[in-house]
Amino acid sequence: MPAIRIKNVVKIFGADPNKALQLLKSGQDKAAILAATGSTVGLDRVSLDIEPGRITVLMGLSGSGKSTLIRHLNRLIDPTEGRIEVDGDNILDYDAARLRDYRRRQVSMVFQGFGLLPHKTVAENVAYGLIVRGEPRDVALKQARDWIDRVGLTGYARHYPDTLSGGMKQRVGLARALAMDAELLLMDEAFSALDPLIRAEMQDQLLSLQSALKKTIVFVTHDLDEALRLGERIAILRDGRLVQDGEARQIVEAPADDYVRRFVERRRPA
Ligand SMILES: Nc1ncnc2c1ncn2[C@@H]1O[C@H](COP(=O)(O)OP(=O)(O)OP(=O)(O)O)[C@@H](O)[C@H]1O
Repeated sequence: MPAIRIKNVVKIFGADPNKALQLLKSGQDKAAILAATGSTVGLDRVSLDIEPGRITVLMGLSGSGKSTLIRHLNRLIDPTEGRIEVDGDNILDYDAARLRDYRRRQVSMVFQGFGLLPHKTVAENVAYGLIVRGEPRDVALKQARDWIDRVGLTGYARHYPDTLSGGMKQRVGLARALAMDAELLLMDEAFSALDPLIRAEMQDQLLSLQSALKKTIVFVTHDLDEALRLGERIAILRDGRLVQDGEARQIVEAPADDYVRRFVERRRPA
């Protein structure tokens, strides 16, 4: 069974999604629907199975729907139509209490902008979610220190975020997400703000942690090199549509259309 099954998900942004939905189903494209209704098609009938224990990368140009799709997986965004199943459960059926529990225990997210609390130390930031979840403070802080070591920040537990570099801040973000011990880890352009060298280090760090942790990771990037380095499976979006989904090798050797081919041709030489 896939860890996540995304079925025919449509997301329309705008005041009158029904009109836009109708036009979408009659075959109109995103630009025509925007012109006719003022609504934006964020996702157009996306179906995708995400396998457990692997890194799946969502890739595409700016505006292609990557963030919209990943945000459906923890219900920061709800679809206009479609289903999202996690371990066989339709998460769209969850009431507020079940959704809170899902977000505290089953899924965690690493953001591009780090999202650290400036007045808390590194250890307090990493422990924060555990404490909110009800773990005793001393237990949470001990777990936080273990994760701080595992992401390569030994010695920084008592530092404040503004004394850290961008790469170190993102290590804290990663430690905070991993400390929650959720099966599903969502990473939205998590390394995109970092310098190339630091970014490569973070990619290595993630791969090395993942070889032990075997979590289900969904990683959003607009960079094909990053996608190929991290992704065991790569799903490519264009204008809200899934245009190709396959292993890295398939994407490079057999791009599904010109859009994907342009990504492949623009790759930096290794
Ligand atoms: N809250 C919103 N209201 C209206 N339109 C939105 C909203 N969020 C996203 N969109 C639109 O949905 C489409 C997909 O946006 P999304 O942010 O998912 O793309 P993306 O691939 O993540 O791009 P980027 O790499 O720039 O973040 C875009 O056309 C965008 O303008």
